[in-house]
Amino acid sequence: MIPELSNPSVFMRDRQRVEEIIKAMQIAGTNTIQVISDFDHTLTPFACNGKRCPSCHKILESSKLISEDCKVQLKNLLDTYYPIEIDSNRTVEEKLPLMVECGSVVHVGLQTRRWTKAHTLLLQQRIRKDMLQVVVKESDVILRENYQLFFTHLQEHNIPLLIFSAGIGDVLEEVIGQAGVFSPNVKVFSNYMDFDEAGILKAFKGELIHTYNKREGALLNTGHFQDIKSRHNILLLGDSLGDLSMADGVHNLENILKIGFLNDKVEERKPSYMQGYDIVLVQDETMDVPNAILLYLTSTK
Ligand SMILES: Nc1ccn([C@@H]2O[C@H](COP(=O)(O)O)[C@@H](O)[C@H]2O)c(=O)n1
Repeated sequence: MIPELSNPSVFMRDRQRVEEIIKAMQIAGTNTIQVISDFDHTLTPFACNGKRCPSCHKILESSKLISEDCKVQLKNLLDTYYPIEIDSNRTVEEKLPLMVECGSVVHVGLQTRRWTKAHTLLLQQRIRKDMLQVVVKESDVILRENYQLFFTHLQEHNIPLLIFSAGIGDVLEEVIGQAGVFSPNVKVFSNYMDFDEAGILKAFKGELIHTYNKREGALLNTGHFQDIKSRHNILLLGDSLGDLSMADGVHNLENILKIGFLNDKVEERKPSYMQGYDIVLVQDETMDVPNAILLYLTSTK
């Protein structure tokens, strides 16, 4: 049906079920489909140039806008919390209070550790809005191989793409803008920076989004929901177990196909990924499988 499903990087709990979902979505038609995707290490690869591809946070944190002392503190945070984020021996409930600690002063509380601490440190750095463009340009960030087909195909078929990210929205928008793929069908739901009149970072806006609280239901009162309320077939792309809930709350869901990139600690995490995702892509740095599925969904055969 789709030759790429036989690629060596592809693992499926139930191939027949996957094919049934894809067929049902193709029959329902392009105008019933929406795509919900995570960003860091999902639309970007895990590795680039032999190094870890930087996340939105990392782009900022390793830039010239951050003092050396602050970089050390941010690295300590990453070294403490990343192993917890990907630990397959802890439940999401166990991770929740710890993960939020990694972020912002406006989100303080037991729930706000990993994000809270990192955002608090960033707020002390007097980051200038007009420097974000330069920082992204000077970073190592790239999008996943063959990303162009993914974005242009969605645009050509007017399929909404919601990028749901626990990263930093301003940085993310700059990355996809510089790659030339921030088209009107793309909406970003993420943590956005708030700048003062002088263009200096003063806070992070709204409710904190972290790895384990992503739910499209959270968007019910946003403009985005109006655009997608008739789209009951979902292609979901993620790289963490937290991404599995990104479509929770979507009304009248008909079909959902969940594709997970398993990038790191493969052997210990594979069983839980196979359980949660319909398709698991192991150390696959390309968009080839999502692209092949998209081409099939928008075909009329
Ligand atoms: N201080 C932080 C907080 C988070 N991260 C990484 O960001 C990623 C979350 O963004 P998604 O687009 O994947 O939702 C996740 O990989 C965290 O590890 C960070 O680097 N620093």
